[in-house]
Amino acid sequence: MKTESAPEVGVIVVAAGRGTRMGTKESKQFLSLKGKPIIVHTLEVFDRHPLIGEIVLVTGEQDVDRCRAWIAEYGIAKQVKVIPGGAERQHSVYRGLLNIGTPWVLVHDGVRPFVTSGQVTSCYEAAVEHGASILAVPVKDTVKQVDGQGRVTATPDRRSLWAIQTPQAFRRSDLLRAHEDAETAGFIGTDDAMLVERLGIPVKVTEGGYSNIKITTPEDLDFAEIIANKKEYRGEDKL
Ligand SMILES: Nc1ccn([C@@H]2O[C@H](COP(=O)(O)OP(=O)(O)OP(=O)(O)O)[C@@H](O)[C@H]2O)c(=O)n1
Ligand SMILES: C[C@](O)(CO)[C@H](O)COP(=O)(O)O
Repeated sequence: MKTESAPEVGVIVVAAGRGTRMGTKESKQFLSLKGKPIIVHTLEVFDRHPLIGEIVLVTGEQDVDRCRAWIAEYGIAKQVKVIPGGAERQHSVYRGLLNIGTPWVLVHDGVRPFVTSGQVTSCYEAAVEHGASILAVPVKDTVKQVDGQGRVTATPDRRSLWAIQTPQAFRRSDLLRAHEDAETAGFIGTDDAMLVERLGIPVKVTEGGYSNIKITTPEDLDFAEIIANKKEYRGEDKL
């Protein structure tokens, strides 16, 4: 009899946000991109990735049923646990963490549908080698620090600045401890690495891609359409 070993790595896909900056009536993760909800494109990346053994989708309480229906309708083959999220992204990730059992966990934004399988693999492998890893790209613009009156206060050296993306990969035990410590301290971070950094755990940056955009504001929908068309044309990662 063939015994299956427990999977090493799972992913928490967070999609419980309201999309305030997008400003659409429909939450941005459910807007249609090439005839499919954006969240379905994102789930497909992890569905076809051979290393991913568990998928937890965190969404709004009112959206759990329709997400389950889309998972069936669009033929996501792996089992996806769909659970309700919290008020902040951080709370949604924490709920996901309580519902995943793999020793290594990737956290990914539901609104980053263009991450490639190769980037997922690189991020995970770097985490296993270094303890924790996040995808990122070097910033292309000059970045200035500006005070409340709109005056420039500093120009940090661009060579040390990276724009952070997801997935972010951690040992489940480290991420759980980081979240619980942050909750106790009343600390809210905009990504998971910030919470892990607070514990003094080194986080390795893995080069992501400029196409791995987070769909945040209306013009991102235009960029998303262009990226999707390009990927389809090139036959990349089957969009
Ligand atoms: N309480 C929240 C807030 C955000 N997210 C998810 O975290 C990801 C990145 O967040 P962001 O782009 O900021 O999404 P929103 O919070 O929806 O956007 P906004 O800040 O404009 O309201 C998204 O996939 C979003 O659905 C979540 O699961 N739970
Ligand atoms: C996690 C993240 O996508 C990394 O870029 C980002 O920090 C999410 O932040 P947001 O404030 O929810 O857009």
